[in-house]
Amino acid sequence: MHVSEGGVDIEVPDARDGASEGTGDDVFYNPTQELNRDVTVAVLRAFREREPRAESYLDAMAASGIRGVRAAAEGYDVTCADLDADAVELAQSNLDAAGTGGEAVHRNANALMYDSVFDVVDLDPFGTPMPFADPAFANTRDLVCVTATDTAPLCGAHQKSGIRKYGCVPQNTDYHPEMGLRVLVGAMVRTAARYDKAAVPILSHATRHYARTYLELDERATKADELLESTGFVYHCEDCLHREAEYSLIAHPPEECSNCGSTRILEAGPIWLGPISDAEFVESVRDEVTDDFGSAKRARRMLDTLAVELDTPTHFDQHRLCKLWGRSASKMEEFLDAVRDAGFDATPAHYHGTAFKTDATVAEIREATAHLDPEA
Ligand SMILES: C[S@@+](CC[C@H](N)C(=O)[O-])C[C@H]1O[C@@H](n2cnc3c(N)ncnc32)[C@H](O)[C@@H]1O
Repeated sequence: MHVSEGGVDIEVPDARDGASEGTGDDVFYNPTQELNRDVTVAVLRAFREREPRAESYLDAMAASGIRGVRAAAEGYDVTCADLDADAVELAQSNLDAAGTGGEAVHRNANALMYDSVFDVVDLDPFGTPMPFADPAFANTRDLVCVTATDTAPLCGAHQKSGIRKYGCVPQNTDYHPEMGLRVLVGAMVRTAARYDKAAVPILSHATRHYARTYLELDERATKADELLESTGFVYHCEDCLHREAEYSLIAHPPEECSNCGSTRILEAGPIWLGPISDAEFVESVRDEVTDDFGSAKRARRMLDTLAVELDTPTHFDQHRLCKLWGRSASKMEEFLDAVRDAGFDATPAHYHGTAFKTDATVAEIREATAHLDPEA
């Protein structure tokens, strides 16, 4: 079947609508990841402005080669790798048909990444990227792009699996997309630090199906030390949804919630507590989204939100709060204006329409918005 994405034409076996995991024998192609790939192309365009020496791009888990072909169309010197011989054949024929240059190789991505140095490496596996993280950070020069589709382990819904994969304790909270991203980024930062490198997240986003982060590499060990200072713990009250962050590699959980006195405190960490994106870079990526992207409208909306999203390590969900307080929900802008009018910062969060970030505590949000439903 023929697919056209971002002005690039490729052949794929069939489009399995809604597929998010590899099932069956066909070479994998997931149409629902188009936004992920569109943003990747915009990142590759913006990144070259930031780091002009970036030329080589490894599509480490290529499948049909759609990412590699799209990167090659942007002028990158592309290698597509896959363990599956049928995928390699298809990726090579897609590269050839596009006339962009580029080579598909039948290699285990881990062996290839240890053998060769690439400027940009893109990890897009089934499930967790952790089995590929070490060679990616050991050898890549400039940028590592990472998708994780194992959202249940990442956000703590499958906690034991999350602990095994990511070497930290994730917790299932009302801010699970944020938890997932911060578990993922934390694990990437720690992996890079093993090689005395700093992996700085310059753009990260999450949806129901996956988390995606772009990490710029800095070879200074002192910078890696600095980044580790932005990892730590979140303490979450299961009763009133109050949360606190502690920047430390050693946890000192409170015995009780400082807001409601409950002892039902969840402890998550060590996770990434610093910024998940660089606002200036996000804006430059947004400017690189072009109308030929199938997801142009959604990508621009998401990047606009991300560019101004606060750096707080957790987000709130207005509906969850209002349900807890026995109130009816308000329009999002009205709700956020009330929080701002009380002197706090508040921005929508890109995860979904009722998610927001603020520097106000749960008690301060409650007080600031009480007048919106005086009956409650
Ligand atoms: C989710 S698919 C990649 C999708 C593709 N990047 C896209 O955007 O459509 C994962 C691919 O990784 C390949 N794979 C799994 N383990 C691998 C390994 N160790 N080295 C290289 N490829 C691998 C699988 O054969 C599969 O084609």
